[in-house]
Formats: sequence, structure tokens, C-alpha cells
Amino acid sequence: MAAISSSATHTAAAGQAVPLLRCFVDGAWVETGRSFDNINPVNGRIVSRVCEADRQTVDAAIQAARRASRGEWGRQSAALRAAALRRIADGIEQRFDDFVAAEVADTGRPVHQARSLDVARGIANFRSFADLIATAGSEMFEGTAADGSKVLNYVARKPLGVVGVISPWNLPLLLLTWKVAPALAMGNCVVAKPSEETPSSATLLAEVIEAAGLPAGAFNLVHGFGPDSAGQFLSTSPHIDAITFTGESRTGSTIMKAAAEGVKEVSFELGGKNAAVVFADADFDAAVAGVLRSSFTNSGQVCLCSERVYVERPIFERFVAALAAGCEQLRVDYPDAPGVDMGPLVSHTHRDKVLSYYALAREEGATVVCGGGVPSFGDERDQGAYVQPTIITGLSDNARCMREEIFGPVCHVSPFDTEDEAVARVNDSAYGLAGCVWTTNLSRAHRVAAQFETGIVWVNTWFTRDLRTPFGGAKLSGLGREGGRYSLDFYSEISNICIKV
Ligand SMILES: NC(=O)c1ccc[n+]([C@@H]2O[C@H](COP(=O)([O-])OP(=O)(O)OC[C@H]3O[C@@H](n4cnc5c(N)ncnc54)[C@H](O)[C@@H]3O)[C@@H](O)[C@H]2O)c1
Ligand SMILES: O=C/C=C/C=C(\O)C(=O)O
Repeated sequence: MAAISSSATHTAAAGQAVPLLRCFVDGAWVETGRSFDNINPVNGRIVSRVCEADRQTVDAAIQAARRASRGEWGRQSAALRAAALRRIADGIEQRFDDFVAAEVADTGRPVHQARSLDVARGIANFRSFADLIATAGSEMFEGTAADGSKVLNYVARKPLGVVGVISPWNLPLLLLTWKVAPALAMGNCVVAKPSEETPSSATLLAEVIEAAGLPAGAFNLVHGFGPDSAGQFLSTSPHIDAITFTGESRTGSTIMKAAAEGVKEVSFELGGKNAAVVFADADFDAAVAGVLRSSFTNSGQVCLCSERVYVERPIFERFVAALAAGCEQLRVDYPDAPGVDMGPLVSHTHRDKVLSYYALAREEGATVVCGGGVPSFGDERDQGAYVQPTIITGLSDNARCMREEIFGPVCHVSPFDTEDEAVARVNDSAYGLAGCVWTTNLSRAHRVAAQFETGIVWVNTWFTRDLRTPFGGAKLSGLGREGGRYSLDFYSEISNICIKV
């Protein structure tokens, strides 16, 4: 288990001592009257106990952030804020193994993924926004007043003030820092509420930010759940200036209703039902490997994963056979097992949701090409939240399994005959987050990608990220874009100043 130095000790029901993860408010570690178990999904054992922030604790965090936003942090120069972000990045790097252990304990993901993706991106997120604010200029327009004298118009960016950050459990550190880094970079103060499923790396982040010497109140961490808990207390508070949220679309809708009350700025990264389209002219082996990655990475618990795969008919049977062969070779195992490809789902609750879709697929008439159940290990992992990676075919596009986000290691493969048919079927979705196109025809790549009603399209690759680009979804998949200057715009109050020279 990670060395979470800020934790106290809790005696669990079975009598064993486990860490008690605390909230971080106004520069102090705070215990609250209520707490909840944090469970390791590999074996169902308790990892730690977590303090649940009540309304008073959340309000205290918001008030501390407000004081700090009126203090030095909000007035810091961009150079000093960039230096602070770099200290945070360095602090994560120095405790790299602690962060890896935290992510693995909470999620059961492969250690190699926690190293190469989750923690690496936590560092990169802070460094990329430090670099950006250190070099980002602003706009200036020269003009002429009515009396003929010269006027200068320039754009000024000021902090919004207090930003609420609510993040999900699937890529805990990556997604929390993807919001916290730009929010702090732009001089805001933050109250962060990580998912109740994954509190450990967020707690370590608070330790690193504390050690980096940011003023008390600049960053606050409140643990808890959504409804009637810290998430709701934060998102409905009239004393925050903006809310940035990543999670399910229906949760986003709930938060948006609350934000409407005070006309709060919102940025939403929500659900998806992403499609991959494989043309007959694709590099066959690359497409098979790419769809295996885009369907089963992180046990399918990535918002960008392909749950719908459309394959041009001439190669459909061969592609399904090759994909199934690859799926059956995926190693489902302990996080540190040699060659492990996939760990458990994040919780028993989520496993039951995914298994309910495996059952629904059968009810809707699907053919289960491989997987479709729960692996049997004959050891403690049978008390974990493992499911088999699964491929299904044979459903109509109107089936629930083709329209609802499952968020597990499963994809449905359908044949198509024409490019226009493929595009129409991809876009026939309430979601619009990401898409993938596999083809060696350059004109077709550009033509098809431009027609996807999604915020992101990858061609002959997947989840390749340039942090300067706009990231976000259309339709039910989100509101706004973050990344590069798009984040600077969201996390700033932008004003125009006109000076008669
Ligand atoms: N678009 C993206 O970039 C992106 C990235 C990752 C995950 N996601 C989506 O997130 C979902 C999985 O994450 P999840 O299960 O944690 O989502 P979720 O909506 O259940 O919870 C997300 C966060 O919101 C909090 N929350 C829940 N209800 C709330 C409420 N009423 N008020 C305030 N806060 C509330 C939770 O405690 C958690 O911290 C999937 O739909 C996935 O597609 C999207
Ligand atoms: O599960 C969704 C993954 C989101 C990834 C990002 O937000 C990113 O790569 O910046």
C-alpha cells in the first residue's frame, strides 16, 4: 500500500489496522465524523478507511479557497505559478512509486499501465500547463477612436476564483490533474472531490501540493460520494465560481441543473459509446492490435474505448476471428503479474453492471464470440471484481447494448458495405466523444474523420494525446473543450481593456 504520510490509523472490523485517509482543508489534514471503506478490487479486501466530508467541511474548504483567491495565489505572476506547478510535477515524480502503488491498490490495474499512463500523465499534465502559462501571451488590437486618435484593445485573463473539481475513478490521477493543473495555472483556487472509489492518489497529490508550498487554501481535497455527500455539497454551493466535472452524462446533467441556479461556468467530460471503423484497405494486423487496445485497455474503463466496431464486409469474418484470437490471449491477472494485460473492474458494483450487459446482450440475441462471463482463478481473485474480456456480434444498431455505455471490456463487431453507411451508423448515437478510423487511403481518412460527430477522431492509432489540442465531446459526451489554450480560456475570466493612447 502506498506510503500515505498524512493518514491516521483506523482499526477495521476484522481488527486489522488500516490507513485513515483524511481531507485537506485550508492547509490542514482534517478528520470528519463519518468514514467509508476503500476496497481493493483484486481480492475485495479493505485497503484503507476514508474520511467523508460533510457539508460543513466542504463549506470550510470553499471558504478557505475564497480567502486564498483574494490573497497572494490569485495575484501571483504566471512565472511564479509555473514554478509552483513544476514543483508539484517534480514532487509526483519523486514519489512515483507511491503514486503507482496508490492507483494499483484502488483499481487493480496493471502496474505497467499505472507507470506508463496514469502517473506519467499526472506529471505531464502539470508540466504542460506550466510551460503553457510561461509562454502564453495575449491578444492586442490597434484601432482608431471616433476622434481619430489611436486606441489599443488588449485581452486580459484573470482567475475565475474558486473552482470545484469533481473527478471519476477510471483514470484517477490523470483525470484529477487534467483539471487541477490548469485551474491552478490560471491562478484559481481549487476544491477537489475525487471519486469515492479511488481516494488514494488524490490524497498523495494533496501531500505533494502541500510540500510544494502553495498557500493554504489554494488546493483543498474533500472525500466523499455524490448525492447527499461531498460531490453534491460542492457542486450546489453558491460560493464556487465554476465547476469542472468528469463522469457519467446523467451526473453531468444533475450538476448542470445546480450550476444553472447561479449561472456558474461548467466544463463537462462525460460518457461515450465510441466507434472504431475498419476498412478493407486497412493495415489488417495494425487494425486488429489497435482495436484490441481501444476495446480492452484498463478493462474497457476508458471513456475513449471502442464499444462499437464496424468492419467492412470483405474482411469481417477474418477480422472477428483475429480479434477473438487476440482477446483470448489477453492475460487477465494480478496487477504485477508478468505480461498482465487486464486487471479487474473497479468495484463489485461496476462488475455487476457490466455482467448485466453481458446478460442483456444474450437476451437481445447477440452471439458471444468470446468471454461473456467471469474468470475462475481458484484463489483470492475470485473475491475480486474480474470479468472476461468479451466480443459480441449479431445485434442491430437499435439494441440497448449498442446505444448505452457499458464501460467494461466488451465490444460489438458489425459488418458494413459502404463508407456512407459506416459514417451514418457511427453518428447514430446520443454520444459524440471519440472515434477511430483504420484505413490506408489518405483521402478516405480525412473525408471520414471530418464527418464523425465526435470531439476527437484518431486515424490508424488510438489514445495518442497531444496536450495542446482541444479535448472533449459533443452531444451527451460533454460541454466545452480542455487542453492547451482551451483550458486557459475555461479557467479564466477574460476581459477586454481599451485604452485611448
Ligand atoms: N469524457 C471524458 O473525458 C471522461 C473521462 C473519464 C470518464 N468519463 C465517464 O465517467 C463515467 C465513469 O466515471 P464514474 O462512474 O466515476 O462517474 P460518476 O458520474 O458516477 O461519478 C463521477 C464523480 O462524480 C461524483 N458524483 C456522482 N454523483 C454526483 C452528484 N449528483 N453531484 C456531484 N457529484 C457527483 C462521484 O462521486 C465521482 O467523484 C463514465 O461514463 C465515463 O465515460 C468521461
Ligand atoms: O477515460 C477517459 C480518458 C480521458 C483522457 C483524457 O482526459 C486525457 O487524455 O487528457
